[in-house]
Amino acid sequence: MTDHEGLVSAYASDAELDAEATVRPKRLAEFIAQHRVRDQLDLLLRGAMGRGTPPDHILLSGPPGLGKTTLANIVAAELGAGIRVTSGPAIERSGDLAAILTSLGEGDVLFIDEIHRIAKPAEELLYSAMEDFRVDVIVGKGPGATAIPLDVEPFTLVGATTRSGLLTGPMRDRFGFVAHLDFYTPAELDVLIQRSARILRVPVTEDGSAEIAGRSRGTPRIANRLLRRVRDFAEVRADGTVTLETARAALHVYDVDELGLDRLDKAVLTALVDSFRGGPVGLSTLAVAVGEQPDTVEEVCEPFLVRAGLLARTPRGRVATEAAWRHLGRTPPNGTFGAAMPSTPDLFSGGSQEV
Ligand SMILES: Nc1ncnc2c1ncn2[C@@H]1O[C@H](COP(=O)(O)OP(=O)(O)OP(=O)(O)O)[C@@H](O)[C@H]1O
Repeated sequence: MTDHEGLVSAYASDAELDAEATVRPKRLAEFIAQHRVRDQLDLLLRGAMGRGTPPDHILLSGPPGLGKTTLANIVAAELGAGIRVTSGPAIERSGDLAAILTSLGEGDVLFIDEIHRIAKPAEELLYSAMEDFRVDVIVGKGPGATAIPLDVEPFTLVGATTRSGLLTGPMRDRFGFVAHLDFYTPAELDVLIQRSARILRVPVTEDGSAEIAGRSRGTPRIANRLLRRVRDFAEVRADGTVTLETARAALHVYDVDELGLDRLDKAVLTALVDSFRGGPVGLSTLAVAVGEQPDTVEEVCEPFLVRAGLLARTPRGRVATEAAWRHLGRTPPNGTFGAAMPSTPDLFSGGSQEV
């Protein structure tokens, strides 16, 4: 996975996680939107609490920054349980995982982020822990190796993944509850921004909040980040209130346009349109043209550009759609790919795409 430091990246740096903690909802009732997932989780948790048993294991999938970590913490809070947090890449050896599992208290939640990246031997150990609350720890090597069975307290695994397609079948089958998080609509992000602004004590007007929401690429993490940047601008260059004008002026300074595209997104589209007449062009050629690594272009820029109806991936290469030409203020040539697409892309009608 590629990390990207940009203002509209859906990934967070470690430093940013601290800023996020302030506005992170603690209970299900505070979690905005995703009504279906919220309702289903509510039933699952209440049912289990009523029976006095831990709920089924929970798999949360969806692109980064939509609230998977937040929901994992909410599950523990609603259950009144402890939570242990780790991630697939952090569990290199099955012994690491055995140590975590055997230290869990009864009813605890174990949150494994990026669970699709867990090493194979650890994954197999997890199967028996999930199913029978038991792990076999192998001691020694070769013919003299022995398996020591260890009990694990009943627990609930919450797994999060941005790539549910990479999960193995046996792994997926062991989750009793699977939820997919979708991108948020601008109206939902508007509510979220107003909530964050209240917590951060930032005065924000309705149109100021709506302006930020429309540029946040359907992602709460980006919405909260843009709010923090616009707050800086409003405090330094205006009277501290986030208004339509301060939001527009601040996001102009930070190079985030009205669709939420940043400098790199626009460089990719501009190169496609101006240097390659709209394509098709291969990924590596396009990446060289904008001075970036191919995987940054592919994993950071393209998912949103595709979802926004501005770029298409075809077997012959990347192609700018008619909407892309228009967004850049250019007249599209006849026969442009996607000529039938709306000239104002509808970002939120197609559900989410995994990145
Ligand atoms: N539904 C929501 N209501 C309010 N705030 C939200 C919601 N979803 C996410 N957020 C906020 O957005 C930020 C990012 O959320 P979170 O860390 O849970 O995302 P994630 O899906 O786990 O991302 P990653 O895959 O990168 O770990 C947090 O500050 C969180 O508080």
